[in-house]
Amino acid sequence: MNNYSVGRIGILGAGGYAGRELLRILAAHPRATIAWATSESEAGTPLSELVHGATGPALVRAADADLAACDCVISCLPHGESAKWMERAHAAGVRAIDLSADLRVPGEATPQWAREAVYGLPELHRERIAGARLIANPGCYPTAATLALAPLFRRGLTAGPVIINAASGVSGAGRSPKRELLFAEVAEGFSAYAAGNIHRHLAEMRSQAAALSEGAAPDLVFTPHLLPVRRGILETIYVPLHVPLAGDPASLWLDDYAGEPFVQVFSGGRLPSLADVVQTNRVAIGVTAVRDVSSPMLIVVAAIDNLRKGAAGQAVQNLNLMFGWPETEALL
Ligand SMILES: NC(=O)C1=CN([C@@H]2O[C@H](COP(=O)(O)OP(=O)(O)OC[C@H]3O[C@@H](n4cnc5c(N)ncnc54)[C@H](OP(=O)(O)O)[C@@H]3O)[C@@H](O)[C@H]2O)C=CC1
Ligand SMILES: CC(=O)N[C@@H](CCC(=O)OP(=O)(O)O)C(=O)O
Repeated sequence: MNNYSVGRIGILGAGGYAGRELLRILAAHPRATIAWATSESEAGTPLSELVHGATGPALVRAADADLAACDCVISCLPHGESAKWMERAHAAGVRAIDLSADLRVPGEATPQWAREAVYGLPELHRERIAGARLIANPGCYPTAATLALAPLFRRGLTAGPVIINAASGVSGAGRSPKRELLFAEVAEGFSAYAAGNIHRHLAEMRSQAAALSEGAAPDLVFTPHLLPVRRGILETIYVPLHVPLAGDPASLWLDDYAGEPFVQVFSGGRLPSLADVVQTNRVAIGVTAVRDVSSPMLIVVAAIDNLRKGAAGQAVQNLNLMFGWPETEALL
């Protein structure tokens, strides 16, 4: 039974960037109340001091959180730390949404309880999310890449390696102190990292590409970059095609995403910028054919806010679906 009129939400890791964004969104949610929220360094701080307008008990340490006192636990804990809490929530019979990467790509060693996790990309898996007890909220880079590429993968149109060049704002790296993220290190710079297909998001992108593709999924080459803005991800994706597409290639995306409340498709070759999506739960997608090359190629550009559609906004979209609430509640 999915129809709760009100849901009590517990937030693990509310002191981080994703957790604060979640508190901000839920403060405007008419059906969600905060049962408890955790922070190790801010325990005892009133919620309203962390996020203006947030209501609920003061922050507690994770060890003091009463999992059973809520209807849904949302974890904004780091990878590695999150899974054990998700297992506890599952054992307590409480629904859960995990923002970390821990449950997104099951492997041979994944225990049975974790295999129940549904990959929480609503535009692709809406029906399964609505019936789920456990959600693996997608990664920020994979959210943009998968939504950008799904219309091509579904139709088997790609003819070779798909090259995904992505840039993320600094909040994508979390709030914990890291020397390489100091202002003087990143300001006015722009650099690639984890190049050569070594980023952990590749496994997630590949698993969604394989699920969408007829036959073998194309190779992906993924290079993330650090962009010195606070938030936002922009991905420029190069896609070799078997045959050129007739007319405006954006028509595929317009057809596939017609009626989607959080997908904005640009036509006529217009491409999105971060300004189109920052502070929203939307993905904005533009597409253009590449001229003067010997074999057909498209460029697809996708933009999201890493903390909204890439994390907390998507988590609330999943929460709304799980509880039978309007999918757009608190997100428009
Ligand atoms: N930032 C982003 O754009 C995105 C993040 N994510 C994922 O969401 C999760 C949160 O990310 P983000 O908010 O950026 O991370 P932050 O580092 O900003 O926040 C992490 C939170 O977890 C708490 N925490 C850290 N270690 C422990 C521990 N051992 N026990 C209990 N609590 C702990 C921190 O406590 P304290 O309050 O004391 O610091 C903080 O509240 C991560 O798994 C991340 O990969 C997913 C998509 C996008
Ligand atoms: C700029 C930056 O450092 N970004 C992070 C993405 C963090 C993130 O969102 O992690 P998950 O989606 O896997 O939870 C990174 O590349 O590791």
